Amino acid sequence: MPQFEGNDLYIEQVKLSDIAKKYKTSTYVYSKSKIVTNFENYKKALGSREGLICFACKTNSNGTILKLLAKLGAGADTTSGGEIYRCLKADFDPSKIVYAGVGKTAEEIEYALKSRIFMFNVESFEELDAIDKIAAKIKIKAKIAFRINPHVDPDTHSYIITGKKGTKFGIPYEEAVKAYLAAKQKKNIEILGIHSHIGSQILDIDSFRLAAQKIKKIVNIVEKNGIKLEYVNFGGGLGVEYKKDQKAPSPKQLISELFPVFDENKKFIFEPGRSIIANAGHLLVKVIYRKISGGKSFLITDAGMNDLIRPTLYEAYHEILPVKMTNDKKVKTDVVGPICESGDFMGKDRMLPFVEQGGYLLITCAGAYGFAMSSEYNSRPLLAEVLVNGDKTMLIRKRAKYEDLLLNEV
Ligand SMILES: Cc1ncc(COP(=O)(O)O)c(C=O)c1O
Ligand SMILES: N[C@@H](CCCC[NH3+])C(=O)O
Repeated sequence: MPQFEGNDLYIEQVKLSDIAKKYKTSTYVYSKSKIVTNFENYKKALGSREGLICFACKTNSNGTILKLLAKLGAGADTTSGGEIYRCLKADFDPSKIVYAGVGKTAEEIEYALKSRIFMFNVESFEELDAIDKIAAKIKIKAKIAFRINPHVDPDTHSYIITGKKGTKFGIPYEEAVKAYLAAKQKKNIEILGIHSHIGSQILDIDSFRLAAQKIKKIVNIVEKNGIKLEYVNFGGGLGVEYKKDQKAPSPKQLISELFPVFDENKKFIFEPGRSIIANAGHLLVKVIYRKISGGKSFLITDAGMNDLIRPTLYEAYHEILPVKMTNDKKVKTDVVGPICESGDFMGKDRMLPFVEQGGYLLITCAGAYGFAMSSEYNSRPLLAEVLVNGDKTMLIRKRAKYEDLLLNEV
């Protein structure tokens, strides 16, 4: 996490106010050492068990960050042809790429097969048929796991629950065995394992344990039918501490809870996203105006909901820190963006010093689903991204220009 030294807020050994001056704002800023530590924690938790840690690149697909993780030995969890493309460009070994998603198109399936990815996490009977047909056409056998929806209901925002009955994800628990028996009949399909991803920002281990127990029952029945499941993939979902009073389980706690459910010879795959990159990245913004309106104080910043949509979309909480601490009295303030929508806020009713105009704030823990979900809404060019490594900084994405807004128009 960023920390204060004296009155200045730092990431690693670099003052955030210096980053703001050098790269302008708003800018996403990442700590390299935090990314490495977060990933290494998963590797350590896996220990000597055979398996893969596949970074869910939907959380953050910056090429430099992907390359860093690929170099550390990560695999990739992808959800579109575009993500597979990015991962290949970032030097991920294709044999460590897994591919989930309810709506894989024929073009994407063919691209994935030709790229020789590790396996598809198949989400429906219809998708199984499509993959089998395309695999036959191009004469490349498709390796698969089924994504099973185990019907558990973790305590998280309803928009990001994926393993509950009635959501669009995976094959319902009750139909799992039927799916494996169907796949066994397909000539162009090789069954490798079983997958489940129950949702995101989950802080209770119990939901994962419950899902694992249900998956284990399916594994038993499927294997009794002569189908060997070499890999068990638990997806991602481990939450992070956005608020001081939240307590996130460590990868070690999560993984050591799941290991005993399965035989020792099972290979594991995990697909963490948020728990690797969220607290390694932050959004550095400038206060354009401070104003009092209708008896309320507002800090209006140069970042809007187009740059970080999580507060708008999920009423997500991100702690906001001043980049320079002052002795000014703290006041209850809304931190908002410049977009023409009332839902354009970064934080409401925050106790903050009433930072001067031109001063900077840090919206913390924004490395996951931050830049990745940004858009050009209100014709606002996409932001710059900077990686901090010790006392050095490196631009890893240029700030887009007005001309870029028109790039693909004809
Ligand atoms: C299939 C799959 N795997 C992994 C993830 C990563 O989840 P998280 O960022 O919560 O770790 C997601 C996103 O929720 C997903 O859909
Ligand atoms: N975008 C969500 C998480 C979605 C998880 C993807 N399956 C968030 O910011 O919290």
